[in-house]
Amino acid sequence: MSLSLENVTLGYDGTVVASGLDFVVPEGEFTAVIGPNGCGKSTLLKALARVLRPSAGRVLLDGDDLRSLRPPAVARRVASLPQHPIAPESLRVRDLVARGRHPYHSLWRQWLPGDAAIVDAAMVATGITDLADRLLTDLSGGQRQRVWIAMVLAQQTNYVLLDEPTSFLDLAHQVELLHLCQDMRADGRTVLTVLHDINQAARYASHLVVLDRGTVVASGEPAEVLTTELLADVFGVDGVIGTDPESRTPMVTVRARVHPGGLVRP
Ligand SMILES: Nc1ncnc2c1ncn2[C@@H]1O[C@H](COP(=O)(O)OP(=O)(O)OP(=O)(O)O)[C@@H](O)[C@H]1O
Repeated sequence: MSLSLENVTLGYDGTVVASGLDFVVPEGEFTAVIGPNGCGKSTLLKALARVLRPSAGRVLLDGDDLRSLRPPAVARRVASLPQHPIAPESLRVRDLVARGRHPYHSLWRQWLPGDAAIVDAAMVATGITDLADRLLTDLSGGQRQRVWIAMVLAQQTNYVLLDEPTSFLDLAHQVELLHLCQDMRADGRTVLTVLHDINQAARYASHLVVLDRGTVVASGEPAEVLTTELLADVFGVDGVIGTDPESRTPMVTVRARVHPGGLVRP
């Protein structure tokens, strides 16, 4: 199994965000994509999810150009949750989670044996069983986010792409979501998420990819990737890298913002 970008140019209305980009999604890992605002993290995920068409180059899924595959064939292998998913009006929670099963249906077979159990399990895993009959529009931001994640789980794909999945979630649900990503990896799935919290990324993800101005500038295990130079060059901060006392993973403390003219206290 493989999902990759080959010499890809990505952008919007003639504005190039990334060009000549080669990238292979690290197979079997829980990868966190990190980088400053506007560096192209969401754009990268959109290309991998077949949402954004590259203006040059190819996105390859198991060797096939993503554009040559029908959307349900892609959706059986790649599930993605955008940064701002749009919920259809007057849809109930269980119905949205059940949409995760749509790629497996055809005109003749709309609901398969086993679908109900998969949908139930996804709702249990995300703690939304008691919300099943609620209207999506009546939920809080964090509750809604968990419903979308349940839909992605119900899709049962090898690749799971999540754009800032912890936004809107309180601390307990953030940790739960990050454990869920680790569990998906333990189940043999490949998870790629955009995360803004570097310490959460370093603690929970097995692999980090650092993006800067549309280019992958570092990739590897958190302890290899996170350096004081990287914090200064990519994130514009003067940081100290210590060790998380609990997980023994790298822990970043920011001392000041770095400006071209020198340090500025936060
Ligand atoms: N739909 C769009 N139309 C035009 N430009 C866009 C669109 N989406 C993103 N961009 C631009 O593309 C660049 C990369 O955006 P992208 O959303 O990929 O960044 P990001 O790294 O995910 O940022 P953030 O951390 O702020 O979410 C930015 O300059 C942004 O303004």
